[in-house]
Amino acid sequence: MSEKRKIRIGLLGFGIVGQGVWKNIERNREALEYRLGAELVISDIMVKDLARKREVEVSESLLTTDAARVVDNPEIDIVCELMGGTKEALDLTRRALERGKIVVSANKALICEHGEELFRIARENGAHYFFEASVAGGIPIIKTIREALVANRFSLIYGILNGTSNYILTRMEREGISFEETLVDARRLGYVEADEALDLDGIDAAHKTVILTYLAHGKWVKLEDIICEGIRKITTDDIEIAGQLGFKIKLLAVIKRDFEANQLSVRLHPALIAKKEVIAGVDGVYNGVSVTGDVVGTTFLIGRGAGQDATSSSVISDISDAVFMLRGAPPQAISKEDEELYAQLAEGLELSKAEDLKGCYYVRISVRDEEGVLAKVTDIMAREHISISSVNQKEFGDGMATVMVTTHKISEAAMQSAKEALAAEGAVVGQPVSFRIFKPEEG
Ligand SMILES: NC(=O)c1ccc[n+]([C@@H]2O[C@H](COP(=O)([O-])OP(=O)(O)OC[C@H]3O[C@@H](n4cnc5c(N)ncnc54)[C@H](O)[C@@H]3O)[C@@H](O)[C@H]2O)c1
Ligand SMILES: N[C@@H](CCO)C(=O)O
Ligand code: NA
Repeated sequence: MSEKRKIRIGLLGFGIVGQGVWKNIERNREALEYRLGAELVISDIMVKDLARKREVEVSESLLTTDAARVVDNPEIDIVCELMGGTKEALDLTRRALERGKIVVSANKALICEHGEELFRIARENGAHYFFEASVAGGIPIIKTIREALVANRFSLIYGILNGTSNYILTRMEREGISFEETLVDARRLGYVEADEALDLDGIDAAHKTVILTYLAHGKWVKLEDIICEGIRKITTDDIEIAGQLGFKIKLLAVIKRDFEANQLSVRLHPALIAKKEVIAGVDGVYNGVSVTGDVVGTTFLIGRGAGQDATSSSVISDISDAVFMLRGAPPQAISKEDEELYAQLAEGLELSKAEDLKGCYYVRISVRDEEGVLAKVTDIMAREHISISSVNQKEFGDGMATVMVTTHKISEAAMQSAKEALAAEGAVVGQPVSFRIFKPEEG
């Protein structure tokens, strides 16, 4: 690799998210550094306990219990505040911003309560504060509102912003198991805040709602001024009855702006939502946000709202924005040299051939409605080693029928040969038509 600018990063806190940031920068270091045109060095990490055993092991020399080594260190360009809480995190964020550093944070509680002050300190000191991981984990909702949808005024934003409560509600609904039982698993998976009331009483989602409200409407609302109700009162019976009535129960954030009346409604509470709505299908630890803008219409974003990897994906995205800022180059301005280096990553990467594709198919065959025709169709398929998943037949009363077959996973070549053989069969009229069945988990 050529000489790249070295960007030094300090971490405050090395828990679930902090270690995720380390792990995922290492995982994709090569691609990331080509994309950014810079070398990323996590040089100093503030922890509480130096001797603690961690999932990610790093050289002892990087660890410190002294915050000054991160926030006051003139060699550190980017400070990631991943310690949580609103006291020490506030002091350290202030201090880093006052020193003109770029601070990246996942701390929604801190931003909700002190965002106004922290943004001001950043402005006054030529510093920057990035916080994509603070709302909806891995979903780029902050970037979407601030950048991608900048042309819009937002009449309605609603969504599921707390992964833990959505995970709990989903398991209660699907398995009929209790709130307490699912909470145990949510803890094990690292979704739950150290202070569980944040997740269970809706406070965490309300923090995120306040942040989105500011980004969309430029107004900091106070937590105590909005409706904030959590999921503790929801029972499996409520979920079952709602289901019978055609609803799901979700913990929903709603930010509604009436531009004519100049009114803003901000709230966070459980809501029954018709099952046909997209948001009703956002289950498990996933979050979903619907953003309606007066120019673009409605855009829906769905993704993982909590967990180590999804959250660190957003932290690394902010680190990357910070790097572009430090380099004075927008992301689109990749140098010729970087472009060439990036292309090297694709060396040996082959485009797979269409005939090598494997998948499931739906086939429609027009046939003469005569004895044994179905057997002929299935025989031809068997000869091509096509395993059939379902067969349906529709008769038209004019001596014609349509046979509709779905298959298990087969090769594209087998499908082509079967279609040729079917077309040549006397009882088949015209050319059979096939469509591929797409299963996201199989690609
Ligand atoms: N885990 C998630 O899914 C997730 C998702 C989005 C945002 N967040 C936010 O990210 C932040 C970190 O969350 P986490 O899940 O990694 O929590 P965590 O408890 O696993 O990690 C925080 C770490 O910071 C350390 N820490 C706290 N105070 C410290 C101090 N004074 N000195 C040194 N170390 C200190 C703790 O010892 C701990 O190891 C929080 O603000 C959280 O709300 C978490
Ligand atoms: N506890 C939070 C973490 C992500 O902010 C949640 O469940 O959504
Ligand atoms: Na996000």
